Amino acid sequence: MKEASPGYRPVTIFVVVIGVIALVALVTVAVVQNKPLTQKYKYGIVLDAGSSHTALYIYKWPAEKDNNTGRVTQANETCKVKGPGISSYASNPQGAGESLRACMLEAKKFIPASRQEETPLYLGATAGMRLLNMENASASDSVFKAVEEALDSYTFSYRGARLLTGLEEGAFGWVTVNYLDGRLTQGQKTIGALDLGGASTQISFVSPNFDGSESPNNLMMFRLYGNDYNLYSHSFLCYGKDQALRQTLAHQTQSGQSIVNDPCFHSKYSKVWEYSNLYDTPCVADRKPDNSPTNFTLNGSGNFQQCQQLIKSIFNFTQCKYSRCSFNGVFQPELQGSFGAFSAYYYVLDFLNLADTSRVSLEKAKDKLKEYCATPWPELQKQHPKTKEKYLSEYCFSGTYILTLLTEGYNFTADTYKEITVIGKMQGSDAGWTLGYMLNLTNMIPAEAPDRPPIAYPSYVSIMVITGIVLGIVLLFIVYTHSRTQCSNTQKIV
Ligand SMILES: Nc1ccn([C@@H]2O[C@H](COP(=O)(O)OP(=O)(O)O)[C@@H](O)[C@H]2O)c(=O)n1
Ligand SMILES: [Ca+2]
Repeated sequence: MKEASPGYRPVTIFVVVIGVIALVALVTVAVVQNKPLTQKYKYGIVLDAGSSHTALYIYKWPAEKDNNTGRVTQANETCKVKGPGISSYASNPQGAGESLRACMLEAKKFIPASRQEETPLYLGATAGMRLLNMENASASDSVFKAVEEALDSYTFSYRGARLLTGLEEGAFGWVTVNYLDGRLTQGQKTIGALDLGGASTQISFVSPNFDGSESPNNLMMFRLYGNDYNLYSHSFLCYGKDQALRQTLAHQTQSGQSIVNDPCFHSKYSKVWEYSNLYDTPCVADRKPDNSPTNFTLNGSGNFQQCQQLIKSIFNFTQCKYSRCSFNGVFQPELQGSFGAFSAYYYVLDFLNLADTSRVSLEKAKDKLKEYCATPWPELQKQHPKTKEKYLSEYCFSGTYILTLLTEGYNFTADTYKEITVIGKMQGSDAGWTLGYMLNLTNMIPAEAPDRPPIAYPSYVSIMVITGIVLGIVLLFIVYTHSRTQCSNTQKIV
């Protein structure tokens, strides 16, 4: 007797073949889609020409997704230009251009050669150049010219060097922190931005009561990802920490004395200042006393409370033509929401271990600072042998200035102080105006929310995989039931 081989009907074979092809296709598509492609990036460079120094930032974003949301990040360790800010090169403009060389070469090494020509390069100057421009416009023009020539000589796509207005500086800092924190795409509540530089300081926040009608100069309007923002922003020129220090020194040398006992410096600290040097800035130039000696000696007395009193004297609270003011007659709406504080807020508060405002309350910060300021200078030097003397000697002043500016100047209270987060980096990018500036100039934040694909990518992959598995099970089931039928048929025949 001959055993019957199990014969499949052509229809079954067809179904199985089609099924297998579909399955292979599905799995292939899912795998290929899922495979991380060797990511291609585009780059952008911004030079922050601040009053104290210049820093170069490289940003990168996936090449295909210029307009995607929140995808631009800082690519390099910030390159710090050696030497002072470009505004210090008034008598040697060429030197300003040359000073940028080392960082520009680093950028050339960092960015793939094939991307360099399309990489936009910007330089933005802030308060140091604002002051130089006020003092000597032709000198600031020469510095800009020298810097432009230098930057234009590299392979990058040079897009200009310019002076930012205080409003822009404040507003782009606000864009940066909110972009990095992912608050812009869905129209979430934004956070305010506090930026402290050497020559100016900025405060920016959205307040529901502010539409600019009371003070149009403080209004920056943005439409980002389909949401409108009326941003309040103000930049106080001469209230960065270095110029604020000069203001306190000017206040103490009005009678042309040769010795100053300064409560913002540590006891046993002493430094000789030249009058001509101290008063060589538009922030205090018109207050230079007549008949002053060449020098004065600053002797520290290390007293936080007296230092705070001294700092208060550089704020003017007497006149305000608006419904409310911060200081110097500047309009400021009621503080709203949380704030991110960066640049020198971070450097100073981090050094003093006061940066974690959720743990260190305003009262605690004052107590700690009181103790810190009262530490004699030789002791402090022993504790911090590696910290540069200039920085170390000024932390008592800077810390006191920050607390005074926030509370007396901007009207933060013990409660609202807790709402301030001190930020160095956010998602790996430095907080500052540069990222917001580049995003704006390259149109990388669309006014309208970008169209989203009907299915988000991860859901798409999951659907493909699940469908594949179900299809496979169905196929197996068909094959199984079919072979059983065949088998029982065969038995019947037998
Ligand atoms: N590690 C650092 C770096 C800068 N700084 C200070 O941070 C400030 C930066 O100001 P900036 O150069 O951006 O000046 P602006 O043009 O923003 O006013 C300066 O007062 C520097 O001395 C600091 O305290 N610690
Ligand atoms: Ca700055």
